[in-house]
Amino acid sequence: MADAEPWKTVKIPPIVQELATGMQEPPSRYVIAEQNRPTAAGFEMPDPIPIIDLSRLSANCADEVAKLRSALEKWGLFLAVGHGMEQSFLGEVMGVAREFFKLPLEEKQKYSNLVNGNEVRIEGYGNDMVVSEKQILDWCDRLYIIVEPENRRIYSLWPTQPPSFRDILSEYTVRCRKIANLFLQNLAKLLDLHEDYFVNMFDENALTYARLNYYPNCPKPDHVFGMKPHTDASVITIVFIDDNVSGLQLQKDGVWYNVPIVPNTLLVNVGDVMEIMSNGFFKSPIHRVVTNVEKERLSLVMFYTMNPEKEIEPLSELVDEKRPRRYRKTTTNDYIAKLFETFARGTLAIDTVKI
Ligand SMILES: O=C(O)CCC(=O)C(=O)O
Ligand SMILES: [Fe+2]
Repeated sequence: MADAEPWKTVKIPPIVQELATGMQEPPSRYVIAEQNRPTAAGFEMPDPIPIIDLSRLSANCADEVAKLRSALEKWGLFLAVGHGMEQSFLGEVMGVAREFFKLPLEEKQKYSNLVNGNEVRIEGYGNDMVVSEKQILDWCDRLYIIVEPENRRIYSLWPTQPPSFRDILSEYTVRCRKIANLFLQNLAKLLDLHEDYFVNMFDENALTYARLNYYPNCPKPDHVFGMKPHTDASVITIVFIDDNVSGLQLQKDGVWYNVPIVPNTLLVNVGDVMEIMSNGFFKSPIHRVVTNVEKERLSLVMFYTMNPEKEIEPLSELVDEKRPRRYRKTTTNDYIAKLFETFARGTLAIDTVKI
C-alpha cells in the first residue's frame, strides 16, 4: 500500500488495559477498515493441527520426523508435546505472567519501554512503536525483555513482582532453549545439512527475546486486532498460549483459520530468518490475534534471533540454477527494524527482501 506521508514517531498510545476498563466502543485508532475486519470466528482447520512429540523427535523416530516435515510444509508450525515441562510448571509460568499484568499501573510502569517519557525502545512494558497517526493500533499491551544471553539481561526491566517472576522465567528460558535446539537440529536435517549447522550459527551475542502479551477483553472483537497480521522476524519462535481463550489465527491461501487450544502444548513456528536462510524451503506462517468480549488473553512468546550484526541470506548450499536465490541479504538488526516499520504499516517485512 503506497503511502506518501512521511512516517514519524507519533504520540505514545495509552496502555490498552487501562483504556479497556468500562469501555463500550473501541476508539477510532483501534478500529480496522471494514474490508480488513476479522470475522468474529475464523474457519476451523481442515485437519487437526499437527502435534509433534519432541521426545520421539529427539529419539530420531522416522515417523515423527516425517510428521514434522509435513507440518512445516503445510503450516510452518506445529504444537509440541513431550517437551518435558510439567503441567504444574507451565501453570506457574502463565501464573507469573498473569500476576504481572494484574499489578497496579504505577508498578508496571517501572518497567516502561519509554525513554525520557517519549522515545520508545523495544524492551520494556508498553505498546509497540507507533509511526503514523494513521496506524491502526493493536488491542494489546506487552512486556518485552531479552532473556539470552544472560549477560545481556537488563534486570531493571525484569519485574520484581510477583517475587518468583525472575526465577520462573529464567527456568523457562533454559527449558525452551532445549526445545529450540532440537527444532533447529531437525530443520538442518530436513535440509540435508549437518545437524548442528543452525545451532552453531547462534554465537554468544545471539539474542532471545521474551514477549509477554496481554490482550484485554474487547467490547467489539470484530472491529479490532489483538495483534495485526504478521510473520515473526525471528529464526524460530516458541509460543505458550493461555489455555482458556483462543484467538490466534493462521493464514493459508488467503483463509484465516483458528488455532485450537490444546492444553500443555507449546506452539513452535518457523520465523522469517529461517525462511530466508532456507531459501524458501521453510515458510514463516502469517498469523494474527483476535480478541474476545468476555475474556482477557495472555501469551508468552520466545523469539530466537541471531547476533544483531550477522548477515542473513539464503545458504549457498540451498541455492543453485534450479532454485536461484529468492531473498536479498540483510542483517538481523536491519530486519527487526524493518519488521517494526512494516508491522506498523500493516505490510509484511518478508516482502521487502524477496527477489
Ligand atoms: O498471542 C499469540 O498467540 C501470538 C502472539 C504473536 O504472534 C507474537 O507476539 O508475535
Ligand atoms: Fe507472532
